[in-house]
Amino acid sequence: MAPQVLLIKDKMEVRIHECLDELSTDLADQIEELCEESIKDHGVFAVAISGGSIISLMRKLSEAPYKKTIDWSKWYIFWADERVVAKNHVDSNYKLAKDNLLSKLPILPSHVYSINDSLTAEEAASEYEFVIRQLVKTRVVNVSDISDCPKFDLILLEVGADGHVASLFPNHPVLEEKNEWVTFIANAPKPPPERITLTLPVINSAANVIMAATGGVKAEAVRMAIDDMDPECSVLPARMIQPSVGKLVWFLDVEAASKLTRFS
Ligand SMILES: O=C1O[C@H](COP(=O)(O)O)[C@@H](O)[C@H](O)[C@H]1O
Repeated sequence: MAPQVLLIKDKMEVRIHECLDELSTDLADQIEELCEESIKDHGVFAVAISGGSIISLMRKLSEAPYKKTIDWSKWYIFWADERVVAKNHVDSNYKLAKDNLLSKLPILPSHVYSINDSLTAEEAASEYEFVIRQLVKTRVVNVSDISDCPKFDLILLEVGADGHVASLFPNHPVLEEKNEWVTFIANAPKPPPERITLTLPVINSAANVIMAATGGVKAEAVRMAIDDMDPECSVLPARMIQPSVGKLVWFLDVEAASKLTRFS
């Protein structure tokens, strides 16, 4: 069944699905389309992924027809955030993506830029920013047209029930970070406490951002991010994701969309 599609302003689209399997197919179609556009435009597809259930929503990419039709050799993988744990730890976003998605895709291992797990949070954040800066210099990662930020071709985010995205948590000073591309926090309200994250200016400089949320537990965060005019909602991290030039598409199931007034 076709999704219900809401268009909010020119740069934001909300796609609501009754069935998770159809949501996953729609998400894979959208990613394939963005990948083709990026490769046609500048020869590569630089994607930052997150942890959480978005990895399982991306599962169709490892199935037919996508596994054969997508040009995986042009993909470069980054993380929007990582938890400061070993790469084989159950809380590692790298492990989640590797076990459930990347190990099933023919992406070149040298194109996978995971965050160093043998350093302190501060060191790993600064090393990751250095790596991204080198890739901006060689144009593997584009540069924003309006700032000096990197312009990832796509950043995929999963919204938490509290409205956090990546490791940008509500009311956390990390939301104020304007200069760094990558930063670290030591006191995340959701365990594990130490995390590394792309900052808001970098996420909002992406050419495309996809935000996903499924399940009734996320309905209130989704309402506050998309619908609510209450000024307090303007500081919700999920609502602060507003690409300056790029496009934002939400993928929701009916439960997560259930509190949106525009959704009947
Ligand atoms: O801690 C994190 O949470 C979010 C959302 O995850 P979920 O468990 O509520 O689905 C995730 O996107 C983020 O990358 C992660 O580190």
